[in-house]
Amino acid sequence: MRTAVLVEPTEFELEDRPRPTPGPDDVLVAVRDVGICGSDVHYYEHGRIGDYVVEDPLVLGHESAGEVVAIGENVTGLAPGDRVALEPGVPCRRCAHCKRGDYHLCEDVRFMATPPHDGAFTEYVSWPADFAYRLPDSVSTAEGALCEPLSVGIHACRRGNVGTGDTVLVTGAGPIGLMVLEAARAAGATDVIVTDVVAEKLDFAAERGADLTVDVTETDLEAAVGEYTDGVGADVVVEASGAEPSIRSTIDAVRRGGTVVLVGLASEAEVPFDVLEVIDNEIDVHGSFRYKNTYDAAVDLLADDEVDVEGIVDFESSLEDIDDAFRRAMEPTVVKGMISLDD
Ligand SMILES: NC(=O)c1ccc[n+]([C@@H]2O[C@H](COP(=O)([O-])OP(=O)(O)OC[C@H]3O[C@@H](n4cnc5c(N)ncnc54)[C@H](O)[C@@H]3O)[C@@H](O)[C@H]2O)c1
Ligand SMILES: C[C@@H](O)[C@H](N)C(=O)O
Repeated sequence: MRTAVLVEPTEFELEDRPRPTPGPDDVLVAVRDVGICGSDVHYYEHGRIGDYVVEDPLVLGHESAGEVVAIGENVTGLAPGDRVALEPGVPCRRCAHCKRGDYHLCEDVRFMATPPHDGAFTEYVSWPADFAYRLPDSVSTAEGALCEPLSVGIHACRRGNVGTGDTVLVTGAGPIGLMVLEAARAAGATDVIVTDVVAEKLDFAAERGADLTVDVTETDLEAAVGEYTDGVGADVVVEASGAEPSIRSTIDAVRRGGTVVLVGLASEAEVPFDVLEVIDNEIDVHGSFRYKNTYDAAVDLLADDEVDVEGIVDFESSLEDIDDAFRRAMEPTVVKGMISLDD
């Protein structure tokens, strides 16, 4: 089967690899669509993300969906011909975190495209059937693949307890920020403010329904949010840029008693944070790491047309042109590239 393998930073090779055989609890999936995530691009460019280092050739891609072509002997509920979205992180199911239900915090998780685990830029993936979610006819495999970043958005909104009538500030209008925008709306937020430093990204967020956009290179965020909320501040701030100034600004833009959810990964682990403001204003600060139990919700939201994910896709490409696709994905105004495989 054709497989795009990252052999060196900035160098893919298209290899012919043997098709996997599904285990008793697995489904074999013919991959149809795989999104290019910022983390894929980071591994492509730098060969590492923090402590995760690409030491051996690696298959990238963890936003994937396709068609079931074979099932293991224990699998019920899925059959060849079903189209599925694949949740990319499979936990150990036995550790303390898994047992208390926080399977996304499992330290032995096998997460696609995180070294040393291969991802989905390939023709076939064998995957545990309970991490494969059937797509109704109305949901495309491209949408199925984008259940992954949508899941990051849903989990962040759950962490922030976003509710009906809330004003949510989303900092960063990349794919994650835009998925937070979708998830916040679906959770009942009536006002969503989006920031960025790139005008095109803000225009796009406005087209996608942001009520207010703020270019933080030109406008003071605290003042803009204050004006919009009659001096109260946002109920929930979801930080989705990873930029240090943006992380620090969350505390100034949230209302007293509000919630800050940190999703964006700062390039430095330590970011100065005004803890006296956090205490004095009783601000809840939550980390948000990947997601748990979001795929069913993501598929339902798509089936009910409650969210739009395909609209963030700028271009589609093929496994053969993956180098070119990654170079395009690095352009600052591009939001999302997809690799599509023929059926
Ligand atoms: N916690 C998690 O589970 C999780 C999951 C996926 C991604 N992430 C992280 O979330 C962040 C966003 O992911 P993405 O794929 O959308 O990244 P991205 O780089 O495509 O988007 C980030 C956006 O932030 C904007 N930005 C830069 N500086 C800013 C500033 N000072 N204020 C406001 N916006 C600013 C950029 O212009 C860009 O549009 C990244 O840090 C990524 O690593 C975290
Ligand atoms: C969650 C996923 O989208 C992210 N890129 C990660 O590897 O953690």
